[in-house]
Amino acid sequence: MKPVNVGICGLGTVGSGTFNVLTRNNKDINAKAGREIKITHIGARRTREDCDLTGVTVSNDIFAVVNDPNVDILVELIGGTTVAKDLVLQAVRNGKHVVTANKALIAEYGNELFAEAVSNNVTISYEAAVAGGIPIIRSLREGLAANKVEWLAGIINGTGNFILTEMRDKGRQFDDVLKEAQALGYAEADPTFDVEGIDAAHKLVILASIAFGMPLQFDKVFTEGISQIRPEDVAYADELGYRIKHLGITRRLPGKGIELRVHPTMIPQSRLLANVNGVMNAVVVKGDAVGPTLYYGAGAGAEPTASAVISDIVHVSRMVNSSYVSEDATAVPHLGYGEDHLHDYTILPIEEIESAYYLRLSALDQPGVLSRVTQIFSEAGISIEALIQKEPKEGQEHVSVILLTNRTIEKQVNKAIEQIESLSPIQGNVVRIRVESLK
Ligand SMILES: NC(=O)c1ccc[n+]([C@@H]2O[C@H](COP(=O)([O-])OP(=O)(O)OC[C@H]3O[C@@H](n4cnc5c(N)ncnc54)[C@H](O)[C@@H]3O)[C@@H](O)[C@H]2O)c1
Ligand SMILES: N[C@@H](CCO)C(=O)O
Ligand code: NA
Repeated sequence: MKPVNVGICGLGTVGSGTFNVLTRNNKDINAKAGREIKITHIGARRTREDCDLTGVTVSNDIFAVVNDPNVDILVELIGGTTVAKDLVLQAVRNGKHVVTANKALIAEYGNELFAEAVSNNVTISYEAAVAGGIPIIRSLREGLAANKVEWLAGIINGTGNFILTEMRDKGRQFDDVLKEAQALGYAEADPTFDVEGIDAAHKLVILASIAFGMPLQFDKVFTEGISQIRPEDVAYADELGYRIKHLGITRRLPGKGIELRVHPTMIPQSRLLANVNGVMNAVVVKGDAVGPTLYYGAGAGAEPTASAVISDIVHVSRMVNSSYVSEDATAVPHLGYGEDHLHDYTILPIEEIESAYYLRLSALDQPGVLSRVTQIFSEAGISIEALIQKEPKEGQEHVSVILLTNRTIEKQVNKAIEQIESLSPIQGNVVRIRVESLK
């Protein structure tokens, strides 16, 4: 049987990892794919000492790979959304299947790219785009096909989780840990994508589209990063039995719409997600039939990501080879639902989401302030679960007051916060962190 010829564009962290794992485990991988998988052509600006490219054609121009008639599967690992988009479109139009790790490309241009792939009877596979090595796309799309997904929540950025973990456990500085994440190959080319939540938003929108069967709508994701998290809130969360994690959350509120949000979140320490540390990622998916399920593994790094890239290469190799799928490369729809069955749900603006809240305010240590604050909440119909007033720090006349509210609509909390901030004994802005029980 003819081998499947693979062309790889981009020989950075993921490209080199993919080359090395495919080479190292080639015999087993071929046995699983049912045919020989050969890397025949690589597009790269420079070669690498850690990759033995003997016998492989290497081109400086990545378009030489996409226009190589002998390449069956084009693996896009250059990143970005400009050249990468042109490359993928060209591949699809040339009748090549595509494997990519590029979540920005899928989140922002997936609708267009998938449509083009379907009309060319090729497939675009993107398991590595979400949660690195965790097979979450395949689990959601195939393993959970029986379910109506109610919600999912996950730690889906390895760099961010690595930074939060190192800061909390070792008291390290933000910038210092970020530099280490970059050196380890975890961070995006522009690391603000990691720390400001954009990368997590790219991944969340992909997961949500598969979970609920809707077109990709990246511009509708509410996004807050980790750069504003303060050490005192990390410590207070601990005291209260919670941990702050940067989560992507999507939930269907029947009759209302879909929540789509990325932000620091306080979750009970007893939850498994609260104990996912370092570069590890984890996603909890709650299906109506199966109940809650949890997927855990390395969210970034050369070989964990290569694991997902190669699983896609094997998937495509089997599919094009299989007589019983009659060579229909689009048999598994890109977003799990048939292209004609995607639904335009309303994506709820952040003011309409439901959550509990941790609020920290700085108040003058004088009688009557707390009762004015609690009155504002009771008038807004928000019940308070816990209220703690900290001892004033030496030489300071303001004290920290911590409140935990019950679940409520965000706009109600916004109103209460606005009124609290306008009280004269309150100094500065109220710090707000959303709280989820993940039940
Ligand atoms: N690093 C990870 O852990 C990880 C995990 C999952 C997904 N991803 C995604 O994988 C993709 C690649 O990430 P990476 O970490 O390997 O990045 P990287 O910067 O290490 O590698 C990208 C490589 O592509 C090359 N490149 C870029 N444009 C090129 C062009 N026009 N011609 C030739 N070469 C070009 C660069 O020189 C570089 O060697 C990105 O989309 C990223 O979001 C990365
Ligand atoms: N920069 C990303 C790579 C994996 O997608 C992360 O840290 O999660
Ligand atoms: Na994955």
